[in-house]
Amino acid sequence: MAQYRRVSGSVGLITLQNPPVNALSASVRQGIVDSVKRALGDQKVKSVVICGQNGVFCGGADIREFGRQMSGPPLVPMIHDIEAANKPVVAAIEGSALGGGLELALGCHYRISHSKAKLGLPEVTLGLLPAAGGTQRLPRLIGVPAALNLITTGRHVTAAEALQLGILDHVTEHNTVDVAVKFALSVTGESLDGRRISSFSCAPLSDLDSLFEEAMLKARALQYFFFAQRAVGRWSTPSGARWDTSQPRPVRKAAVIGLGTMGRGITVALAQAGLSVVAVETHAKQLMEAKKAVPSMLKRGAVRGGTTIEPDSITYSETVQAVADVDLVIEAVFEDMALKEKVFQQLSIVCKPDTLLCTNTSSLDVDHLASQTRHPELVVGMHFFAPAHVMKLLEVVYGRRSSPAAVATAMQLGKKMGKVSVAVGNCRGFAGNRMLKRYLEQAFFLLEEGATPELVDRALEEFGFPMGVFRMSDLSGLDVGWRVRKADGLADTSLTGTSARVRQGCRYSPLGDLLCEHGRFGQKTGRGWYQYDKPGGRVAKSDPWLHNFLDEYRARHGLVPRCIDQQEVLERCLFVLINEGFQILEEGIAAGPEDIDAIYVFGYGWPRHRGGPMFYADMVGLERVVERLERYHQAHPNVPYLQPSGLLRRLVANGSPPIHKWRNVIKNRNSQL
Ligand SMILES: CCCCCCCC/C=C\C/C=C/C(=O)SCCNC(=O)CCNC(=O)[C@H](O)C(C)(C)COP(=O)(O)OP(=O)(O)OC[C@H]1O[C@@H](n2cnc3c(N)ncnc32)[C@H](O)[C@@H]1OP(=O)(O)O
Repeated sequence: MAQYRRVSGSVGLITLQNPPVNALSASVRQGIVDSVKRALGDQKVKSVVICGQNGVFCGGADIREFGRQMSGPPLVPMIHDIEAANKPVVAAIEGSALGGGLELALGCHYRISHSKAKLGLPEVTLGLLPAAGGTQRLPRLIGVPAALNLITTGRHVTAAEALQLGILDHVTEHNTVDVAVKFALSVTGESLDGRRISSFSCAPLSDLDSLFEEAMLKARALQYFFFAQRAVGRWSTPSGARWDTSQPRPVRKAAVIGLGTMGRGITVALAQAGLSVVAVETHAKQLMEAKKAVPSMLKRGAVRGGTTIEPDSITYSETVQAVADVDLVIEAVFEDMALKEKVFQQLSIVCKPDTLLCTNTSSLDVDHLASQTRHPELVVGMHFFAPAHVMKLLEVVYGRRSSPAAVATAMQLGKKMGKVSVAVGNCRGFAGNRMLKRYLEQAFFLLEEGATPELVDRALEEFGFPMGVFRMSDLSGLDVGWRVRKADGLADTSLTGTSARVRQGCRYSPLGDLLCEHGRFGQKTGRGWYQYDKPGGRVAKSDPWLHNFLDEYRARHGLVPRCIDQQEVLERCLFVLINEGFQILEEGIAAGPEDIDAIYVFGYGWPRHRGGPMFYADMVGLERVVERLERYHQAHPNVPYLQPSGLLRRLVANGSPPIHKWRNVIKNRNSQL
């Protein structure tokens, strides 16, 4: 229903009342129609304010009524009558104005919102179109491109963005209804001619065709990705193991070895999937911390997901002996081969002979770890992404000797944990991190050549990544990559002259290593590629020190900075990553482009509406990718990864077939070998 009362002498105040979000149920719509009629017919009322009770304007159509017989007044004429009113109607928006709620506000002559409110047309997420005038009024108010974006993505925008877009007339930090009532008094008697959105004409657009083409591309990418996500479940390996012929083993009790950040997240994910978990940590202090952290992570997860967790589903232990009776172990100790070797040797002795032994390594050799055990066929990688209980992606890494049942079991367990599990072969960095390495290297090279972290990040964020490469590196910690480069013998900053920027005959940038030597590890130290207000601070600010450091570095190495545009940033960073993806397909590390795309969308923030890196290559055109890679390779001949991969060239030679036919080209080639 809706409550009606007169306030401040001449303002009719209509309050929507339908807990919890004042959705537009039949009785609310009836209440609005009756109240508007009353306000317009009352001589004493000169203007009207519409608001919602309990700090929420309106969550849209009442979803609880969907599928039931339609009753009560329909939305479209109701909103039309509000717009046609001859007294100003002001929407006072608090909390949310979503779907039909925003459409109602668009029918009002003015919109005033609290700064914390969220607005949007999320109908698309329910398989609907905004059917109460949203598709007509919003483009007339803010233009076709911005409206199309909100309608097709369903995203919620903040009051600040809505003000900037022109959806709102005013944003306040104060009591929104009070502000709206004052405002309504101030516009009493003013002409409403320019306030009825449906009478606005749509701003003409010269590039309407390209705009719709772009929207169609997005739709194609999203549809492709819908199927890609499902295709990864139908996994296969080069040795012939397949999803439909491999029998997973039952896993009821699992263990996690090492309770650092990753181990804790994995413990939570396993417990949330309903397994009994033995959580092992040999360092007493770390074990004590984990015993506190894990239950509160579980509690937060239960509140978010409305689930209940048996508190005694996790037992903690300081010794590996505690895992003697488990069905599966996930090792998550420090990323150090010698340490992991020891753990696998111990596990092989302690565990039942048929226990599956998994490693959460992000790059180390799964075959080597398998060789430390008595049953190498029962060893696979389960590469989680941080935070492990939240991130959707799981790379299941099969080794040379992993049995089909071992792969099937890890894949099925991933699914049970709510992950998108992708089976990949064993190589340095597997699929995701191997491609990421090329992307990071190019970003470093761009800095050497004259770019700034801000320029590179802006280009990537405008492309659709939630964070550019430098902000992302600051968040994950620069010391992580530094440790790997040191272990690989790359991070040697004592080298001078030309050898400082070359390793094993290839171009190398020591910029990341130098930053770490200055103690700049990213957000956690308050300094990295950006500066933060404090260690652990989250807001990245441009850092004059860093720019100075880059200037000095370039001068020291005789590098003359040049102007680099966003297109070059995107092509250098993304095409080299894509090229590595083709190499991975060629080597059979991933079975198909869908696997790589799922890895990138779910694990690395690749924008879903661009379908993933391999789909993007198909969209851009494979010839163009080859042409640009060749051009950059000519300019930088000592960067080997800019040379187009054999598979990419072969696909172009085969007339650039669409992405769903690439597997055939790969298969034909493999059958000829
Ligand atoms: C076959 C179908 C044919 C249908 C034909 C329909 C024609 C329609 C005509 C006109 C077009 C208009 C369409 C629409 O408006 S569609 C609805 C669009 N709105 C949304 O999608 C909003 C969904 N809600 C949210 O995003 C959030 O709930 C929130 C931001 C409003 C609040 O978030 P939060 O504070 O986190 O709370 P919860 O999400 O936990 O929700 C609390 C509570 O409220 C219930 N609820 C939320 N929205 C609605 C709603 N629109 N209708 C009914 N109930 C809603 C939610 O279920 C929770 O309930 P609880 O679990 O019982 O606590």
